[in-house]
Order: sequence, then structure tokens, then C-alpha cells
Amino acid sequence: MTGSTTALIEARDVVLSFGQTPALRGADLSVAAGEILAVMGPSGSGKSTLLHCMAGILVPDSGEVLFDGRRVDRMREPERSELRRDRFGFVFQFGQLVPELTAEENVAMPLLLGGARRGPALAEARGWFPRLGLDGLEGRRSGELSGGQAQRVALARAMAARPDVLFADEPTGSLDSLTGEQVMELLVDAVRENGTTAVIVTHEARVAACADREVMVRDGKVTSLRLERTGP
Ligand SMILES: Nc1ncnc2c1ncn2[C@@H]1O[C@H](COP(=O)(O)OP(=O)(O)OP(=O)(O)O)[C@@H](O)[C@H]1O
Repeated sequence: MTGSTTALIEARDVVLSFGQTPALRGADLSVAAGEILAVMGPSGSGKSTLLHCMAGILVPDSGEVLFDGRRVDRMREPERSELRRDRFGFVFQFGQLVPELTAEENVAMPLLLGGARRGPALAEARGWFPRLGLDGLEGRRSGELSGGQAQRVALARAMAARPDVLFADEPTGSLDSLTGEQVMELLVDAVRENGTTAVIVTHEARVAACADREVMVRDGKVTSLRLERTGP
């Protein structure tokens, strides 16, 4: 993967301020289909804001965001919401599982929201547990899971609907380094196996090293850092 051709998702000259605070000052980023991209950079440089713009969560003040040739920044909220639900998966620093639901219900949730019936959705959800080393934890609630287990459940939830793009914002940020490494390995395996494109915000070099490519965000702009692996 080169990232320069067949871009699946692209930010062009994206500018966004929060009131008087500029977060993005002309960010350009192109992610190829099937590519695993790590987004690094200092705290406050605009990494999360860029991810949120690319994922159609935030709308830039100016510039363009394209997904599969479509202008995400021009979509109205219902269309962006549908895009997020049907094509994107999300993992955040703190898994943000619904505490009232069991682990398997959490994983099934995006499928249920997408219109799947409860039985097949739960069956699909359960299929992810052995793959992510979560056997036997299907019926637990988030309060009964360790941080690493909860992040793996969050990963299963993000992947269960087989998204085109997985957006992960500091997916290992709340974990100790060994647990974080294991979660990252599972994440990379899962996205590669499914041919999912992944955009992973991290400030851990070890996490970024698992990606196909790294870019650096500084002062709201993107600079290329490394283009190394050619992908499977
Ligand atoms: N909701 C918000 N309201 C006001 N300012 C915000 C908001 N979100 C982000 N910012 C500001 O925008 C800038 C970029 O923030 P962003 O969260 O994108 O950085 P980041 O690189 O992801 O940082 P970190 O690594 O610390 O998570 C920062 O100056 C931040 O304070």
C-alpha cells in the first residue's frame, strides 16, 4: 500500500477551530484502502480532531473530507450518522461499553442498530470472543472486566459489523504496556484479516510500529513520517 493511490479516505486542507483555539490548520491526509495508518504527534496537536473530521463526527470549518469519493463534510447529520453506523467502527481510549449490557450484547449492538435480528446478531457477536481471547466472558458486564478485556470487547464491537474503516483513538492509552501491546496485536490481526482500513491515533511509538505507515500531526498539520511496509 502506498497511500497515494486509491485513497479510501482523504482530508484536504482541513481547517477547524474550537472558538479561538485553532485545532487543524490545513491538514492533508490520504489513507489507502486496506492500509493501517498510525497518527502520532504531541498532545494538543490536533490528532483526535483530525480523526473526528475524517470519521464524520466533526465538520471542518473549511477544506474537504472524502470517503470513497463522497464529500463527508457536505453531508447532513443524518447521512453522516448513517455512514458512521454502516461503514465505520470506533475504538476509543476508554472502551465506553454500555455498563448495563453484557459483553456480548455490547458487541452485538452495532449489528442490532443496523437492523439485524437479535439471534443472528448475538451469534455473530459471540464468534468474536474466542478470536480475541475473550472466551467465557460473553455474559460479563463492563464492571466485571479488566481494562484489557474491556478494550478487546470494544474492539470486537467495532469490528462485528465489518466496517470499511476502523477509527481508533488511543486504543491502548488506558492500558499497561504489556496489555496494550496484546490489544494492539489483536487489533492489527483483526483488521488485516478483514481487509479493514484503520486510522489509529497514538502517541506510543511501539503501537505505531505495528502500522503500515505513520504520519505526524504538528500544530494542526500533517507531516509524513515513515512509509515502510508494503502490506500483506
Ligand atoms: N471540544 C473542544 N473544545 C475546545 N477546544 C478543543 C476541543 N477539542 C479539542 N480542543 C483543542 O484543540 C486542539 C487540538 O486538540 P486534539 O484533541 O485534537 O489534540 P490531540 O493531538 O488529539 O491531543 P492529545 O494527544 O492530548 O489527545 C487543542 O488545543 C485542544 O485543546
